[in-house]
Amino acid sequence: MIVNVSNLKKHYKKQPVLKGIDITIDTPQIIALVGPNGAGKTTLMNCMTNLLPFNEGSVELVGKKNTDASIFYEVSYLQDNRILYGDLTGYDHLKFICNVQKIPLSNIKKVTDRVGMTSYMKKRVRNYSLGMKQHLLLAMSIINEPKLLLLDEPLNGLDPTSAINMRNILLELYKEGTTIILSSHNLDEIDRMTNIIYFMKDGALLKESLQDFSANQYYVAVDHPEKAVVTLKQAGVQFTIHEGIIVFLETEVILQEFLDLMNRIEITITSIETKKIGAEKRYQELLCARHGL
Ligand SMILES: Nc1ncnc2c1ncn2[C@@H]1O[C@H](COP(=O)(O)OP(=O)(O)OP(=O)(O)O)[C@@H](O)[C@H]1O
Repeated sequence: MIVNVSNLKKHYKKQPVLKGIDITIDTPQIIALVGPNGAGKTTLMNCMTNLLPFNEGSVELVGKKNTDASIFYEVSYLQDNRILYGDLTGYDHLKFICNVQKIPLSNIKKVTDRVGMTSYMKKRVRNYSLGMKQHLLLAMSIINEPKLLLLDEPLNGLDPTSAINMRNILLELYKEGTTIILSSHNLDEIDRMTNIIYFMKDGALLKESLQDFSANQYYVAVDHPEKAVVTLKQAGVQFTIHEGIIVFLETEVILQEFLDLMNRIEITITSIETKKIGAEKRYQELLCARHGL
């Protein structure tokens, strides 16, 4: 068992923030936690890692209670950069973790090379940019090669190259057997990393596998849409029209069949675009439309 969160409840004074969260993970996965500001994502991660006490429920990570400090040999949590010490260098932070966790100091160079921060690891953190701090936080959270990695907004402040680098590192870790739970507001980046998404709203979780939503959607422009519409209706194809463009799912009719149908009535296709229903669309359906946001 990698994660077992059962009926986790947390409230601040009278405000309920987590309303009975259940999470079970048995095999390595990448899970994205998304939701509006204030939904409870950071609170959930803080409770899971025992940085915050909770009111009800239980949490086990890597087969142990989360109150057992030895979990941190196998669990890492990338928090925001307020945990860093401005007077210390990046190297100092990494050396401290190595000393506490009995990790060989030779791992420092390996991890800073991997993250791309070797050139400034001897600088004081107070002189780091936001992205440099994020690199250091990542290095600190992967130096112990964790079995479970929680990351709270890891892409915060990263330029596009660093974001791609971070994504590649996380995908490599996942392939090596690490389970990753990350919160992010960057839905495009999430789509590139995983299709297992936990949508969070008002302290409750809605678990979705976007595999069910991974069908291609075609947007086809034709020279005579009215004529095409008649033929598609006769053929019993489900479709919609958006600003003169015919939209249909590949599960409804495969593209070649559609092209054959159009060819038969001498319709010319002027453009074809393909889109997948990704995290952003699902986010809008679940968290915007339904709640009138
Ligand atoms: N120390 C605290 N005392 C009282 N209320 C708090 C405290 N920390 C968080 N909250 C409240 O708990 C709720 C959840 O906050 P949390 O930071 O977990 O949300 P989040 O989903 O991580 O938001 P964001 O996407 O903005 O980071 C919010 O309503 C917030 O105001």
